[in-house]
Amino acid sequence: MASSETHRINVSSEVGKLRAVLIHSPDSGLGKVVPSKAQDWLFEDIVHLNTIRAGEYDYYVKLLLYFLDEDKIKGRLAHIDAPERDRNFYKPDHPDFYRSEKVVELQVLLMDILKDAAIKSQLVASVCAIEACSYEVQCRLMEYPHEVLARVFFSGTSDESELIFPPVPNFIFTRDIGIVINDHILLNKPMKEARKREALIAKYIFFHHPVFAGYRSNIIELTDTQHHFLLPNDSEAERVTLEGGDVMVVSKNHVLIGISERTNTEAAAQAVKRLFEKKVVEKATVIKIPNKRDYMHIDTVFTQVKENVWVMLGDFSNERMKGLQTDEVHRVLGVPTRMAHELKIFQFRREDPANPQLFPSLEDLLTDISVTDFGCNPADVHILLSGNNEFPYDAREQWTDSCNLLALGKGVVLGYDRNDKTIDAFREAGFNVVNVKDLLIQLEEGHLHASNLKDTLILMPSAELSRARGGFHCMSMPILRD
Ligand SMILES: NC(=[NH2+])NCCC[C@H](N)C(=O)O
Repeated sequence: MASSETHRINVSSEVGKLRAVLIHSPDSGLGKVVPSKAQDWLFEDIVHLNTIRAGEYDYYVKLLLYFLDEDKIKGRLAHIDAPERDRNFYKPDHPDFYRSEKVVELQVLLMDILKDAAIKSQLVASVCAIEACSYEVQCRLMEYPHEVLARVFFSGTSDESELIFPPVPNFIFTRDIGIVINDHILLNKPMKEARKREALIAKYIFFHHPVFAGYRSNIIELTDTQHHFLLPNDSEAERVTLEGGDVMVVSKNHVLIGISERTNTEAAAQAVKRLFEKKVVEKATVIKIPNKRDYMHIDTVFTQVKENVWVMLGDFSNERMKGLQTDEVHRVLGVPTRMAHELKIFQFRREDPANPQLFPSLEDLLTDISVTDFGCNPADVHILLSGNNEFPYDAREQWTDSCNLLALGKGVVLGYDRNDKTIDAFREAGFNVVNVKDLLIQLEEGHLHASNLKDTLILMPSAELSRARGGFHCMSMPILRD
């Protein structure tokens, strides 16, 4: 990568052709999660490192390269994956690493900035402060070469035998470290302790890596309020937390911000205020969803597939929110659904924030975005439902990220192969469904070109990845989209 050059940064859509994305391949820290810490580290299970890498994530890297930076991979698949190459193509600190300017590996950016002695010592001191390391450890870290230090910052270990501090296994979910909103970057303030080091490292990368040099004055950071500092007992109240899975830029002028388990009201309010002040967007819709582990961010309950197609959890549909699926007696009595109380949607406009428009259901909002922002005909809007809206597959498949898809372009999305009923919903809506392994063969043999794909759900292997509780929307931080 030409690391001395500023890249162009711009994201004003969830579905425009993806041109550059920030990712992080599973580092050895994922193989250090132990059962007793899994929940604290936000994993629901322990994962098998080799399988999550070679059997799953590597396919994601190959596919991204095929779509974003074809020259790095086309015609080389057999060579890259030959057993004697030992996956070197996928190892950020190996000379054979793919090093792309379009599929940007976070670990490479970290290694780059650590070459600067001043940044290295600031970052070492900061990490040691939040991890409460001894001064002796701090001095030892300063001795490590940049590539070893980068590895330690991710995995917590330099030699795989001793943990200096815990790993940060959720760093594969690059969505949650920051969000590009047009040509601005909104940094995260994570709710969970397990993700603090990620935010710190991300901050240093965005402020110091030459790739982002042209955008330093466009970085937005949220801060805790002074009320928070003055509250007794480390109160959670008024603490400001925001994670990227709760922010979606649906069009040039319109951002969605969730209030969820991870993002609180104060953070959403600050973010909207700052984005309006800086004139980054004209419209900001705040979506308050129930505070629940299953729904940690709004991108776990819906994502956009193309202008007029979305995938969503059925609990938020019109029918269910208004109790229309029930019998007549229930309907007449108006037996309220729990969700109807817990979901709140406010759409603010920059010129008149005091008078937001309210939406009664998520389905109404998504339909409105398709119609108002994209000019679609209301009759053509399709909201596909998790598990094809069949009990209990709706909840089961949402839990394994059926609603958390990454669009490589309009209508071409990546999702987990395990969500059978949701896949049926895509088929019924006229989408092609293709397995990534078959697709890569077709791309490699030249029977198909990435840019020719239309309305396709690409199925990705998921047995291990889904245990980390995130899908491909979470595993991507788009930095440039058409
Ligand atoms: N944008 C997202 N939905 N990210 C999912 C993050 C999953 C991660 N294990 C966590 O709980 O933090």
